[in-house]
Amino acid sequence: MQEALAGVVDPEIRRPVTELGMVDVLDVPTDDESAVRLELRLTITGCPAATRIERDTRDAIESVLGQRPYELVVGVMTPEQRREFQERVRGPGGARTHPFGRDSLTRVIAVTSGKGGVGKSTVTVNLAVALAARGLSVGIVDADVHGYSVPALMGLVGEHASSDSGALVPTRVGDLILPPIAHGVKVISIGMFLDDSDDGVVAWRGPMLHRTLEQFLRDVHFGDLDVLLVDLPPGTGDVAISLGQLLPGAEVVVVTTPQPAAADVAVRSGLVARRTGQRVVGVIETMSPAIGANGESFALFGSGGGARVAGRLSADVPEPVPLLAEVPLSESLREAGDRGTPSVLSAPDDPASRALQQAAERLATRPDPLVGRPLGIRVR
Ligand SMILES: Nc1ncnc2c1ncn2[C@@H]1O[C@H](COP(=O)(O)OP(=O)(O)OP(=O)(O)O)[C@@H](O)[C@H]1O
Repeated sequence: MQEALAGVVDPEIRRPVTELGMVDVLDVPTDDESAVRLELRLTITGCPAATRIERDTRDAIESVLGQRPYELVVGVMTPEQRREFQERVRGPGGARTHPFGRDSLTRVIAVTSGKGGVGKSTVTVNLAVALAARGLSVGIVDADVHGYSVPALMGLVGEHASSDSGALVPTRVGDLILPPIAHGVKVISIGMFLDDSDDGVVAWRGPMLHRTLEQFLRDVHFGDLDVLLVDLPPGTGDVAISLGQLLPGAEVVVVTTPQPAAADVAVRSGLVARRTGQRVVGVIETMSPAIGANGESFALFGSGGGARVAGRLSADVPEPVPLLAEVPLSESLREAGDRGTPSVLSAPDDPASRALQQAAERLATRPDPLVGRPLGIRVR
């Protein structure tokens, strides 16, 4: 029975329920007529994960017992059991610092832009699902306080949503936050934490943003990630400094449109990131010229901004900053975002999707970022 139950995996934590102390066999009577009694302890009831865990547990039990009767008592953990659960998830002592410091094996890639509305979040989610589709374990922190669009772009809104922003609310066990998973990517967003008292136009000041980012990194259980993408608010202010302090090993991807006004601010955001100790690893131009059905070119925002940003960020550094991709204007990309199904998955042959795939591929296969860094030891 234990073996069958060990096959039941908590979909949010991705570990067997047996390891998480969620299930017990209470009584196996010796006569075959009497019911076997088991107990399933959930962190909370009523969430989609709870329904799935109960169904999978019943399937596992029935696969062993066949027609023999059983009774599964489904309940909620006591405070003491929740504490033990937290300990099991976090590891002994329950780490209280975030796991993405300099020695971490997770690549942290911050996505930044100078101006708002240039397509930074669209780039972030498509990179994330493209990297996840390559078999990597990927998470997103949406730290874009005013433009938290990641939940919608990943389809984490609607049916089960209960935050005021319409975004799905993550499961919490004490101060442990379990990020919802969409398209194989673990996602946490400021938009998931807004309630009645926040009308979505909170005046986020530097220290508040710093604390929120710190809390996300510390309390959200991402598990072992290969890549963590951080969707930053546009601009070159406090958040770049916070990021430098909290994630000193972060790599930075700068997103710009071809327009000179956007490109100039994008250069500044790259320079600020560099000044705070991060490494700019590439530029992605989006809303680039597109080719119409009759071969005509639409260059709504001009052309060449991405190459200009990459060129200027390459001056005075030993390693040139590459232009990773030019993502053309695409109605399909925009519609996929509106539907919550990132374009690299839902329309992989669209030229914009292909460009984003190319950017993900170049990021994933660039020279080993771990060379020269101390290896942290991680217990799996
Ligand atoms: N290449 C593109 N072609 C067509 N539409 C695009 C493209 N890139 C982004 N968009 C659209 O532009 C709008 C803004 O994109 P997005 O939200 O990704 O920008 P952002 O820079 O993250 O904005 P914010 O500053 O608000 O966070 C969205 O409606 C998105 O679908």
